[in-house]
Amino acid sequence: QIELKHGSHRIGKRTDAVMQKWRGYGLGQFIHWGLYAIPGGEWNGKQYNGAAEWIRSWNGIPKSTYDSLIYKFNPVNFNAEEWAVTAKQMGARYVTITTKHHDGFCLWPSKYTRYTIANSPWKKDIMKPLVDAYDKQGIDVILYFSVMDWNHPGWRYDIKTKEDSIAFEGFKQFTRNQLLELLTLYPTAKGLWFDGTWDKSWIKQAAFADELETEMRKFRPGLIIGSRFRADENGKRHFDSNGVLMGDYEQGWERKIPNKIEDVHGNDWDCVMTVPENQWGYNKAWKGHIKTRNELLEMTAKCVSLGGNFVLNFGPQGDGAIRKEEKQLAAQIGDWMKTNSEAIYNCEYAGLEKQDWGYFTKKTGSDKLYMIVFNVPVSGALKVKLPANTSIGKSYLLAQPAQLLNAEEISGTEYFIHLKNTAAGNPFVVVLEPTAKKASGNTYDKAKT
Ligand SMILES: COc1ccc([C@H]2[C@H](O)[C@H](O)[C@H](C)N2C)cc1
Repeated sequence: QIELKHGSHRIGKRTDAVMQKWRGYGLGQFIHWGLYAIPGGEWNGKQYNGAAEWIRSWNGIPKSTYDSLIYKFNPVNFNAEEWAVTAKQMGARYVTITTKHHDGFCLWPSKYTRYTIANSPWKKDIMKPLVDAYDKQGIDVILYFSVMDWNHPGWRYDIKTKEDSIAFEGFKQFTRNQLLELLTLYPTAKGLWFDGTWDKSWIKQAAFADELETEMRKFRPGLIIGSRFRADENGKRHFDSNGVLMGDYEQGWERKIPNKIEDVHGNDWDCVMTVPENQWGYNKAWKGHIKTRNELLEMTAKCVSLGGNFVLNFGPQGDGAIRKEEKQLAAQIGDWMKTNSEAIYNCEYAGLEKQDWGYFTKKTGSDKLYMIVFNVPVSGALKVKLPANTSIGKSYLLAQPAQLLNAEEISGTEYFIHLKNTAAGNPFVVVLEPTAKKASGNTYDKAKT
């Protein structure tokens, strides 16, 4: 146990109601929107190979030319209501929205820089209509904030000289001012999703960042802050020098999903995922492998089965409209969620042995189990291993609760759930209502191995 002043300040999951609600969200939406959506990964007919929201870092565009995109930002097709309704139809329970990405362009009229929406042709606050529209749909809002800010003169990748440290002191105050400004302007926001905190300059600010996190939590009780905001005094990020999670949930699952429960170390976590391989901001070229509805549903089920949330990214176009491919996916996912969201919302890790047919989830606060089936075995029999002294009371398809399924006991705690028709073109959910096992002699002796 290493003595730490700026390590984690809590062991284990938060138990308050705000975090319990977060834990049960299951499915979320990420929105990446800003100046980068105007070029959309392309400049003068040449395609940028990186992620579209990183195009400013490409030597294919002079930095000042990128920065002057502010004078072109006029999203005439922006409609906050439409975005929020799209998310509602998808079944998202929360949304994480970029207030400021690495380029430093603020989607709110910040008092602390001129590089904001107020000095664009659009002029009006973008964040307020979005927060209000999502609140109206009952979708909780988390504010994405990039600490790294390529536009601010005080930003440094590392602190090497006296000049660096003077400049960075100003940058730290600017960052604090903007964060308190965001919490003041958008009081219904449930949390902050930090990014751009991997550079040495910020990692060296363990004390400052720790105090700022404490100040923000005091300013907004219940505020949810992930593991990516700050490093401890030894430069350890996400997990402090004693291996304890920093912040309220693990933010390391970016475009990747844990495979087994041990990988999440008993913490809350969410996985943020792009539809293409690695594009967060709008990219004109909808290229490479585009994840299908079934792939995204399986990712959602897998995350919830391991106690996390799945957050799917949307990159609206420069004109403010959501691209048709993303609208289609939202509708397709929502269509499935309409029938099956009971197996996703307010569910958690079931603690059962993983089977090949798919994923178990368990309703929080109940014994009800859900089998989210993606791979129907040729036998049509779905294996289930229950804990000792438990048997299957009732089993049925969530979509047809009146039709009970035959749960054949194979041995003490093993069952086969026999499906009637195995033609599954869609993932589906089997509900198991377990009961305490009647004390009956087990017909098979335990092998004496
Ligand atoms: C250095 O590699 C990075 C750094 C930051 C990112 C950013 C993306 O732009 C997006 O905002 C994602 C959530 N974030 C990690 C992606 C790759």
